[in-house]
Amino acid sequence: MSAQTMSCAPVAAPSGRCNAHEKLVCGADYRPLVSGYKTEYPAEWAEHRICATTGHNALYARKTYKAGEVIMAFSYRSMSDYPTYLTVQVGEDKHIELSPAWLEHVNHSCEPNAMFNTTTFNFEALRDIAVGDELCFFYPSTEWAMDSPFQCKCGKPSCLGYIAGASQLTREQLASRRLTDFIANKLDERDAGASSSSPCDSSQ
Ligand SMILES: C[S@@+](CC[C@H](N)C(=O)[O-])C[C@H]1O[C@@H](n2cnc3c(N)ncnc32)[C@H](O)[C@@H]1O
Repeated sequence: MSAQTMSCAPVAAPSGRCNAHEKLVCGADYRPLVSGYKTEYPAEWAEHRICATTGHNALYARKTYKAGEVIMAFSYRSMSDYPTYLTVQVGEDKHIELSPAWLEHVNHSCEPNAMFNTTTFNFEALRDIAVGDELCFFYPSTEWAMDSPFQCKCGKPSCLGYIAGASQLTREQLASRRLTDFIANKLDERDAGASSSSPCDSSQ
């Protein structure tokens, strides 16, 4: 059976329902809904889906948004000086656990529709978002050096493949992507450092 033809069977979930509509046919997502999913509604605009077979999480929109609109303000439960696969970087050696915690379910995409603006602490729409769209952000937009790199499965035309943080990407790869002020500054520092370093001694 091809990934495209696997259907999402309803899952008995006390607090949820299964929307086995076309958009959710397995294979469309990088987190395949192999046999169905459970869903929860942590906010009036957000749907949290949990794959019944893999346990993978994702967050979907229940409202429409225009590009540039604030989806919600976020805060943090804790801050540490090291990253984990769940944290968002807000500064040098500053990594937060998001509040509300269910925002941790936002997956990465190389063509994201949202971002965590760590200057304003707003979760913002980068593009128009429709009801039922998965909410994704570009992890290197906030992360300089990721704790848990992964092979991206977003399947977008501009997919960068291995995602390990902005430090591992060229300015060209980051040029068309919205970055936090922190990451934009880090990039400037890195590239200024690279251009001011002394050229190789070619006399040997
Ligand atoms: C903060 S979690 C996001 C929610 C995650 N799907 C889960 O079930 O816990 C981040 C992890 O999700 C996975 N992930 C997120 N986006 C991905 C993508 N585009 N491709 C592959 N794995 C992804 C990676 O394992 C990553 O370390």
